[in-house]
Amino acid sequence: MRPSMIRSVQSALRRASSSRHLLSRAYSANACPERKVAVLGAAGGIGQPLALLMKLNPLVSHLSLYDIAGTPGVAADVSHVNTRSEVKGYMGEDQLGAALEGSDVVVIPAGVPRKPGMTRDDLFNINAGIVKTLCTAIAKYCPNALVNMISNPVNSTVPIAAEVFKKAGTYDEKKLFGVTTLDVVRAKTFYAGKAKVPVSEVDVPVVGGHAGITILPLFSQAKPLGSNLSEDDIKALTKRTQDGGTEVVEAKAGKGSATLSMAYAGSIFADACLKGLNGVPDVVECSFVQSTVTDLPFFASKVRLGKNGVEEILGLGSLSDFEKEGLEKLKPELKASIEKGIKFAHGN
Ligand SMILES: NC(=O)C1=CN([C@@H]2O[C@H](COP(=O)(O)OP(=O)(O)OC[C@H]3O[C@@H](n4cnc5c(N)ncnc54)[C@H](O)[C@@H]3O)[C@@H](O)[C@H]2O)C=CC1
Ligand SMILES: O=C([O-])CC(=O)C(=O)O
Repeated sequence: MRPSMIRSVQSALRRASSSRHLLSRAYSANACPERKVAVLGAAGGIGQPLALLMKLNPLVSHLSLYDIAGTPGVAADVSHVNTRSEVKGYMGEDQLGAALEGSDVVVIPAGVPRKPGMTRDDLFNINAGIVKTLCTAIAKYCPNALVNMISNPVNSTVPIAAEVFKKAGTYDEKKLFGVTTLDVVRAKTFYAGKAKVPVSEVDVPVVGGHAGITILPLFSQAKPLGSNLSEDDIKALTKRTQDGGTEVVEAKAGKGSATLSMAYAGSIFADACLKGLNGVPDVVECSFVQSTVTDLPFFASKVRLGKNGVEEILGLGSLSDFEKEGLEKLKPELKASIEKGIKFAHGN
């Protein structure tokens, strides 16, 4: 290697090590408030990689891992990672209260996943009961926590959670979120590939709900502009985003649904919630929340996160004719899924 090349490699290494130092100082335990994050369903396909990603998050001081089975092993494993948070595992319903107590954010990936040929709604019968039990405990042990609902069908489990909290007298619509971040992650990835733009720079809002046609990516608002996309390109990107979950379910051929990409998406959303709680300005993510953006009581759109959860629900912006049509088409299905959740919560 020539001396000039050696010098430039040495200076690059010096820069990297000093920025690592700055990063660790910026995120040192002293600089960040204590924050407890609980993951319910932590031993599952999503739960395990999500537990790892939350362990890597310097905003977390206490990581609580709950499941009905398998959490001691997951907690022991993750706890050896040399990052800020203290990890504790909890197993079985008699430990649920301790798992939840003092939580700032509760992430729920508990419940059964799809197999090929199933819709998310086919999971309702099992997952509705699981979500109801967990939310009843949240109302009792950490009523002020921000709840990130991952369990499907999200279009129904979020309304179930809202009704459980209302019944317990703890409902705060600013603190309940259906996690739709994976739809955004997919829309960004697929758009970047087609428009030939750097994926790290892409922004695409995804609105509506989290199942099939209720997932409505707004590619007319995608940034940055890249290669000119035809109407057919946009239709194909929309369909692929709507069917992204099914694409994974089929590829896994009976071994579950998206877990790794979902853990990534769940960690992005939980991180946004923590930043909002910590007062970081202008934290915006799409989420399925109680909303007046349309005539439906719950709807996913861009949401600004703050110290109390939802700070502002942003409107839809201007839509293309194709997106306007998609919006009208999704409403009856989304309405029925919301009503199904509310009815379940009242009847059980
Ligand atoms: N919102 C989204 O974008 C996505 C949602 N999902 C949903 O997430 C859920 C979990 O998926 P996977 O992790 O793949 O399933 P999995 O079966 O691998 O893991 C689920 C975990 O939940 C646990 N569990 C069951 N009942 C419980 C209870 N009462 N309390 C606590 N834990 C309980 C199980 O023991 C298991 O460890 C599914 O409903 C799936 O459809 C999956 C991907 C994306
Ligand atoms: O498709 C599923 O069943 C899991 C899910 O919600 C997704 O991957 O978007």
